[in-house]
Amino acid sequence: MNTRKKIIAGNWKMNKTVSEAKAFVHALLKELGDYSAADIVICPPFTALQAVSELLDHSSHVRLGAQNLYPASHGPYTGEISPWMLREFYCHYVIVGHSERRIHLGESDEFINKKVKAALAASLHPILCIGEALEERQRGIWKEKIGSQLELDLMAIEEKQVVDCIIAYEPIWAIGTGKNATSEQAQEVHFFIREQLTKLFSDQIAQKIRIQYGGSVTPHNAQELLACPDIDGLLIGGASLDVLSFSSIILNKKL
Ligand SMILES: O=C(CO)COP(=O)(O)O
Repeated sequence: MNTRKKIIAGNWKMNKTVSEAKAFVHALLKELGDYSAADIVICPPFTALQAVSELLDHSSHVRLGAQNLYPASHGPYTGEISPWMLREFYCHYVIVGHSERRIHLGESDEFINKKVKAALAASLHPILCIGEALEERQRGIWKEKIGSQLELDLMAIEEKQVVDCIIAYEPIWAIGTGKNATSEQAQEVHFFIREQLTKLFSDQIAQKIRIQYGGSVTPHNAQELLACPDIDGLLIGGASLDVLSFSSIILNKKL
């Protein structure tokens, strides 16, 4: 039995207006009551961070996360948001390296490494997303892909800092497809990720880092995934947009 506290995060992606976000948070806090068995994180779009932050009142069990940052403190980067701007809203977490940004916006491992470092320097916990494409799984090269992402995205980060990272294994073929990785497939990859973290850092560090699974998580498959020894939490897209489905995953309640 490990001592890693589970962490369940909702990535809202480009969904919810400010008023929708407020209604969601009101209802979620009511559903969760004083629940504290796992760390809960919600990652709204930038436009709703302030409103959600005020409702969470930074004493709540539910923490705030952002979906992205730019790796500089300020400057001529039109349309970008710095780590310090996120800190102002009491963000604790920030998603980095999501496959949607790698694919649609061409983010490289080198750039993602800068973002991980910038987040850590601002005392934000990066949720670093990694994962293979369908074609890479079919060709049997998922270990090469994930191994290389881990090595490049965590390059030159010190042991004492890397423990503040959360790794999210999100197979690209499972995101938004309704076809989740089975608990056996996910556990196999999570075990591999922990082995790689041992090689890159140390066993002691690897045992501390939490590894989430993401990709078509629903109230029906969440508990089986969470029961795996190396799955320390979930990063949930679609099913985090609805209070009942998100809270039933957290509270392990039947819908
Ligand atoms: O990309 C994801 C979370 O970051 C997963 O999205 P879905 O849960 O909608 O498949």
